[in-house]
Amino acid sequence: MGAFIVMEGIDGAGKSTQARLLAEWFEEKGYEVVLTKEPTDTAFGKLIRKLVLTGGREGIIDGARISHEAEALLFAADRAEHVSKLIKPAVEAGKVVISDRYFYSSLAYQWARGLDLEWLIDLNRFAIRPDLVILLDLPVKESMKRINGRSIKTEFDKIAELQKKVRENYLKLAERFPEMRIVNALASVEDIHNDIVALVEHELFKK
Ligand SMILES: Nc1ncnc2c1ncn2[C@@H]1O[C@H](COP(=O)(O)OP(=O)(O)OP(=O)(O)O)[C@@H](O)[C@H]1O
Ligand SMILES: Cc1cn([C@H]2C[C@H](O)[C@@H](COP(=O)(O)O)O2)c(=O)[nH]c1=O
Repeated sequence: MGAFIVMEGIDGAGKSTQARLLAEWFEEKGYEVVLTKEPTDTAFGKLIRKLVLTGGREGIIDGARISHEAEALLFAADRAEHVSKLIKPAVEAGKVVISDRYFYSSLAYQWARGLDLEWLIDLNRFAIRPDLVILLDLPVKESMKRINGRSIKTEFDKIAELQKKVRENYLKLAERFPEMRIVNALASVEDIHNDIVALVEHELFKK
């Protein structure tokens, strides 16, 4: 059985933690798992980290920050490579692909940056739809506490106001995309994992 599962949520919602635990759960059941993320570690992902996700001079071209449209196009280019070279072949080979972020991140974040949602949806139309998207929903106050200890990664993703808009956007997207399921990310790591397993069993194994 090939399957494609995505973890989404604001910064610090617990996506990487839960993606790893879910990958281990599938592996214990004997599945071949591909654990991946966006932005990727490829040349496009590295370009995004350099041009978009750094608070320093790198994101500045000719004295001005790159435009939000250019940001959205870079994320989409990275995703196009991700889908065609890794996600699609792995699912077709019967593997379970778990991605930490996917095009829903572009919809939630780049929409919060003021871009048109329908344009963003069109731009990402090439991206195959996952079987299940787990939206880890967490109040921004808690997510800021969780990521507070990190070294300064970006100015881009550190602003609580932006994170609030992103959270609202995710909740609106969950009403539009039937593959999205909301999980309360305020619980303990173990309880959240159990909720996710219950969802996977219900949605993918129809238990
Ligand atoms: N349920 C939880 N309760 C308390 N702390 C948690 C919980 N889940 C994760 N954490 C901690 O919160 C921090 C952020 O978790 P994690 O890296 O998994 O989030 P993330 O959503 O992948 O973040 P980002 O989007 O910024 O990469 C980590 O220090 C992690 O150990
Ligand atoms: C895929 C994708 C990501 N982003 C933003 C969301 C986060 O602030 C960073 C990625 O940081 P992480 O710690 O690696 O999760 O990038 C975005 O704005 N648009 C996207 O499509």
